[in-house]
Amino acid sequence: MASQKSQLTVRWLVLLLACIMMIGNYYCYDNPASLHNSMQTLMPSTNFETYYSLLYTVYSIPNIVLPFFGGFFVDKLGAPICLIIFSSLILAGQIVFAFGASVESWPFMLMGRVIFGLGGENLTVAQSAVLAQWFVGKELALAFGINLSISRLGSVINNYVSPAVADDLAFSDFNGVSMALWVGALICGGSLFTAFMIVPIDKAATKRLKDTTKFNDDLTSSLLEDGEDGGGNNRSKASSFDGIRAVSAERMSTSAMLLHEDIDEEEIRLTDVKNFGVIFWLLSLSCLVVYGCVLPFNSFASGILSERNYFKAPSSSCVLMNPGECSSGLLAVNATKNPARDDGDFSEGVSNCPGDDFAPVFPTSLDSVTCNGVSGLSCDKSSYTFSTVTSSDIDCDDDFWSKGCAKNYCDAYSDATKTSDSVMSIPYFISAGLSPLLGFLVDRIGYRAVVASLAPCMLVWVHLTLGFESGSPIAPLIGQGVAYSLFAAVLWPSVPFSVEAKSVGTAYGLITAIQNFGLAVFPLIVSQLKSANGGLYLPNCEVFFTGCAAAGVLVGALLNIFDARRGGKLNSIDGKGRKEVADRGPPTPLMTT
Ligand SMILES: NCCCC[C@H](NC(=O)[C@@H](N)CCCCN)C(=O)O
Repeated sequence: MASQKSQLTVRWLVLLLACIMMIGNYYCYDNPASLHNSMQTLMPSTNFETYYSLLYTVYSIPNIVLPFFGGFFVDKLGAPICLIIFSSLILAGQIVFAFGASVESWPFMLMGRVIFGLGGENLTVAQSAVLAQWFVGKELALAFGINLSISRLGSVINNYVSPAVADDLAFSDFNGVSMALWVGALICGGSLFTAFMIVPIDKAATKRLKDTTKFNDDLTSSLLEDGEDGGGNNRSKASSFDGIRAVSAERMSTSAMLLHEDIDEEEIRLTDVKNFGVIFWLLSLSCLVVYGCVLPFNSFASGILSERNYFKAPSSSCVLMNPGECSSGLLAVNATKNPARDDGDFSEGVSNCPGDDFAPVFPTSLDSVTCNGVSGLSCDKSSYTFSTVTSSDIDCDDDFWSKGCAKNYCDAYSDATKTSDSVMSIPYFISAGLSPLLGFLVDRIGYRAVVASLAPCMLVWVHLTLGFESGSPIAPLIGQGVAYSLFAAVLWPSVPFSVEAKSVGTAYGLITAIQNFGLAVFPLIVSQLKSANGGLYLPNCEVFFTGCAAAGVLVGALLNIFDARRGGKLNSIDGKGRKEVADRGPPTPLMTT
């Protein structure tokens, strides 16, 4: 039934609805990232960063297991009904999250993200299964490409809309952050609505195709009986089949080889997983390591780019003109000549500090400095004492630092963050633009396994460049976007070619669960590497991402070897490969008369 759906024109409407349905998911997934600063202002706490990371952790951890069962339910209950269940969970999760922000409660916000996570990854699984049913054959990669492109637009739109809503749309009882999250809930409501629209379309198509298949079955049986009644010789059988063609040539063309392929009625078990072949497991491994240097990199990209390009550490010869100025009680407020500004070789008027793109220096120690008597300053603490000030001591949300002792530092930090945030959007912009085109090409030229190994090669170059060179990050980020788009264009459409049709949902669930293992664990590894390197990302974290990409190259090579041994399905255009063509054998007399 699945491949018959791919003959119906209504598939394009299903694709459109499936794309709109995913916008809510991608838009809301990155709500915390785009609202990070506003949330910190709304709910300041010493544990803010921990709570903030938990918003992502609680999303990912259950998804190390859940999508596997979600995928199984997709196969068992049918993908369309699962779209409604998972879209409802997303909406419910976002409502609880927004409510939590309205009442400024971390427990509610975290609970909301758990519920959102229960729906989020499973919705991707169900939606992949729906697209696989409707587009398997010659257009699957194109359908996935269009889908990813529109989904990623959701992420990009969120980056611009949510902070703007949070800044401009606060009402008396609703703070700006909660307003932005309620807008997300509204978008999720729209997604649920589109899920409801897909169900009747899918049901009607399934019924129509079942009726067609039954009609052809009945016609075939009755003509066979007629042929036998009329003497049963081969000649009369042949003319009977000529008759079948005349009556239902078009319907036969879509269903002739599929008469016995009604997967909906086959028994589906979780244990089917053990029949998944080596190609599926290699795809999963590839997904784990290659996505591991794409999505987690994106979460840290802002920090990495700041450290590498826009907020570089100044040399040790760059010092303050008066490093103890804050300590001596001369806390300058909005001064043109702030105490935390380097004046270089003061006698000669030469600066030892490089200037643009470097972090300004700040006081090295503070001894009981207070804000007392300084007007226009609202400081968090009554007095500040540090024998050694490090960058992690500086809280730019506290007026003491941002308007006083580290004004230049905080201003430059804010500028660097804005620049990094816009530059780090490059890979997702590229993915939104390129994915449909790449999908179209993959459907026409195949070479899925080849591309799955070339994309990580490009990622090796990207992360080596980011880790060990100091030039502009634009070229490597364009490379990251192209490699990511190429990889996604071949990975997801390859899954249906690696398992039986009845287990496609389970397969998508399992690969997503494996991917989420990486998405939950890799960020923890990156934070550990950063802490172990004195709070610096570079080069160690980039060495880690390079290692992931190199593993992707290796797995890609194995994928090509095993794919070639199994008939070259992944690298073929239609995903059938040489073996299946050979398996079909010579045309039967029945089909040739
Ligand atoms: N039809 C499958 C497309 C998957 C696209 C892929 N998504 C994922 O990998 C998700 N499991 C995780 C995305 C997190 C945001 N919701 C992608 O490239 O985004």
